This record gives sequence, structure tokens and C-alpha cells, in this order.
Amino acid sequence: MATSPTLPVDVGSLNIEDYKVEGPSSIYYIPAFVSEAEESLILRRVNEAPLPRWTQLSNRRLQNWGGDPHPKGMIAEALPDWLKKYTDSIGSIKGIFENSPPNHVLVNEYRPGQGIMPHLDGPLFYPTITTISVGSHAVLNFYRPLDCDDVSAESSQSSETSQMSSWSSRLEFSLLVQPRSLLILRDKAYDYYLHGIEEICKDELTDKVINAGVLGLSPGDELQRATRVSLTIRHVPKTTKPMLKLFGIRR
Ligand SMILES: O=C(O)CCC(=O)C(=O)O
Ligand SMILES: [Fe+2]
Repeated sequence: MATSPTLPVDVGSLNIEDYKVEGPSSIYYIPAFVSEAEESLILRRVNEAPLPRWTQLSNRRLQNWGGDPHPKGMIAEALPDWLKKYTDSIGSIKGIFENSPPNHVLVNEYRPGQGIMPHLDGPLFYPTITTISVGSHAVLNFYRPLDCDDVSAESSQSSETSQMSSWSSRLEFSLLVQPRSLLILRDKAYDYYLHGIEEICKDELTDKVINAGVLGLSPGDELQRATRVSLTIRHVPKTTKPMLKLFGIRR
């Protein structure tokens, strides 16, 4: 049997501070976290999943692995080996998940023109979000939360115009996440700034993209989108084993 490809990054000896993105706390970005061979394998596994695994939303589709996250607890579902490999390797990065290893993976698939509305991930997964991207890049936008000035500015405009202008006026910074990269968000990047991906087919980089320079790109550069699959890998606390569910025992 062919062995599965290995990660190009040696996670055991990785010092996460070497990958810190200058700017708002705390963002870490590891380019080429997975190899091209792994990228192809991830895309193949995602696409092999049976159709009922997918939830179709208006602007993307998703697969949920590890159980249904719920504040009262999650009935844990064993992760398939091809995903466990990544929860294990990310869980072993020093200083990231500590004593709460990742146990949940949300797979999002975006075709060109699709995206995700600005949002916070909520308290359930606090304090860490990690994301592997494959297939294409994304520009992840970060917005400051609504304050009183925004509310009064909005009330003087029509609702459609105000929604669009209020998001762009609240844009604080963006990150370019390239295929095969790992992104780690903690602290204010988790619970203060909302994050979202615009529903467009081509990204034109601006001076708000704080990691463009280190990646050798400049404002004005254009990146055509292809289909992107992201694996959002997080820790859900309070899990129960599926066996208990069989006997109707709840927590
Ligand atoms: O695809 C991404 O990188 C973002 C996904 C996301 O924000 C989410 O699922 O909560
Ligand atoms: Fe999110």
C-alpha cells in the first residue's frame, strides 16, 4: 500500500513565534504547511465524501467532522484518518492547543464568487482557530465590531447602501491565505475582529493585506480565484462518547 505523504513542516521542532504575523494579536501564518501531494489527497478525500456529508449554503458548502458542536457538549464522532493526521500534527505544535487538542474539523468549499459573511466564531471554540487552505487562495478580511458612530452613520442611509459601506468602513486589515498554508488565529484575532471572505471571483490586493509584502506581493496584484477548500480545525470542549447516546444518556 502506498504510504501517505508526510508534512513538509517538522511540527515537533517548530517555533510558532517564527511565523507570527506583524500586527494585530495574535496571528500566525505558515506557508507550505502541507505538500502538493497532500493537497491533492485532501481535495480527493473531500470530494469522495458521500453527498449527505455536505450541507449546501447559498454562498458555499460544508462538511462537519468530529460531531455536532453544541454548547452543552458534543457527541464525539471519530475523525477519519486523513483528517486525524492534521488534528494530531496541529495539536502537537507547541504553545497552540496546549491541553485542549483539536477534535473538530469544518470543511468549507468556496467556488469563485463565493465567500462567507463577516462573523465571529463564538465562544465555543475559544481561544484558537486553525485553518488549512487547499486548492486556491483566499483574502480573509477582518472588521472591527460595530460601535455607536457606525449605528448613527447607518441610520442616515438606505439599508442596502449602508450595509455595504459600513462593512468597507469597518475593514481593519486583511490576510492572504495561500493554498497549502496553515493560519492560526488567537486573542483579538479570535474574539474581537469579525472575519469574512468577499463573494468575488478575483482578489485585487490592497495595502490592507498585512502579509502581502513578506509573500512577495504588492498592492494592485490580482489573484484569480479557483475552488478553495478550507479545513477549519478547532477544539470543542465537553465531548461525550457516542456509546452514551445509544443508551439515551445525556450530559
Ligand atoms: O474558509 C475560511 O478560511 C473561513 C471559514 C470560517 O470562518 C468558518 O467556518 O467559521
Ligand atoms: Fe469563522
